[in-house]
Amino acid sequence: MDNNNNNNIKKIGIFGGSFNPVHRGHMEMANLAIEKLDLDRLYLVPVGTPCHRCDNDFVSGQDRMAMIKLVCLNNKKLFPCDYEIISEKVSYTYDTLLKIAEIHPDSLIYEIIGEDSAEYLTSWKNYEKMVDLCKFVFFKRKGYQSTIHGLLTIEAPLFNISSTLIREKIKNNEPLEDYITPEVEEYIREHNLYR
Ligand SMILES: Nc1ncnc2c1ncn2[C@@H]1O[C@H](COP(=O)(O)OP(=O)(O)OP(=O)(O)O)[C@@H](O)[C@H]1O
Ligand SMILES: O=C(O)c1ccc[n+]([C@@H]2O[C@H](COP(=O)([O-])O)[C@@H](O)[C@H]2O)c1
Repeated sequence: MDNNNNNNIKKIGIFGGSFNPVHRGHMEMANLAIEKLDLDRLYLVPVGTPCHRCDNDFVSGQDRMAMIKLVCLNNKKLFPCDYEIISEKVSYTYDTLLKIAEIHPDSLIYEIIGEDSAEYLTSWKNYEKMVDLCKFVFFKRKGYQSTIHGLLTIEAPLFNISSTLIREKIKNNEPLEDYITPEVEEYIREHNLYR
C-alpha cells in the first residue's frame, strides 16, 4: 500500500479508542492494518479522559488496559500503550502522536480510525498539524457515510460489532464468543464488569 522502500524507516500504527471492552472488530482492524500497511508495530491506546464524550461510564483504564494486554498476546506486532490512561490530562490524539513520534524518530506513523471517528476528524485538536505528522487510515463502518476525502482506506468487510452491543449482551447474559476473545470474556467475568 505504501511505496516507501527505505528499510530503515519503521512503520508505526496508532489505534486509539475507548476499548470498553476491546472486541473482535478492533482486532480485525488491527490485524488488517498491520498486514496491509506492513506495520512494524501497532499501538492500541485506550483513552484516559476523553475530550469528546460526556457519556464516559467506562470501566477503569486499568481494566481496559488489562483486556488490551490479553489481545496483544495474539499478535507480536500489537502493543498496548498506557500513555493516555496514566496521564492526568484530557486525552488528545495529537499529544499521543507526539509522544509516539518521539519514541520512534524517523518513523512513518499511521493513525487508524473507524468511519464514525472519521466523520468529525477535522475538528480534532490540531488536526492540520497531525496531517503533517501521520497518515490517517480509515475503515468503513456500518451505518456511517463519511464525506472526508484524502484518507487511506483499508478495504475490509463491515464488522457489525461495537462495544455498546457487547455491554448489552453481557447485561442480558447472551453468548459473547463471536464478539470478544475467551480471555477477555474470562477477565470480564472474573472482575464482574458491565453488570
Ligand atoms: N465495527 C467497527 N467497524 C469500524 N470501525 C470500528 C468498529 N468498532 C470500532 N471501530 C473504530 O475503532 C475506534 C475505537 O472504537 P471504540 O473503542 O470506541 O469502539 P466502539 O465499538 O465504537 O465503542 P462504543 O460502542 O462503546 O462506542 C474508533 O475509531 C471506531 O470508529
Ligand atoms: O484528539 C482529538 O481531538 C480527538 C477527538 C475525538 C476522538 N479522538 C480519539 O479518537 C479515538 C476514537 O474515539 P471514539 O470514542 O470516537 O471511538 C480515541 O482514541 C479518541 O481519543 C481524538
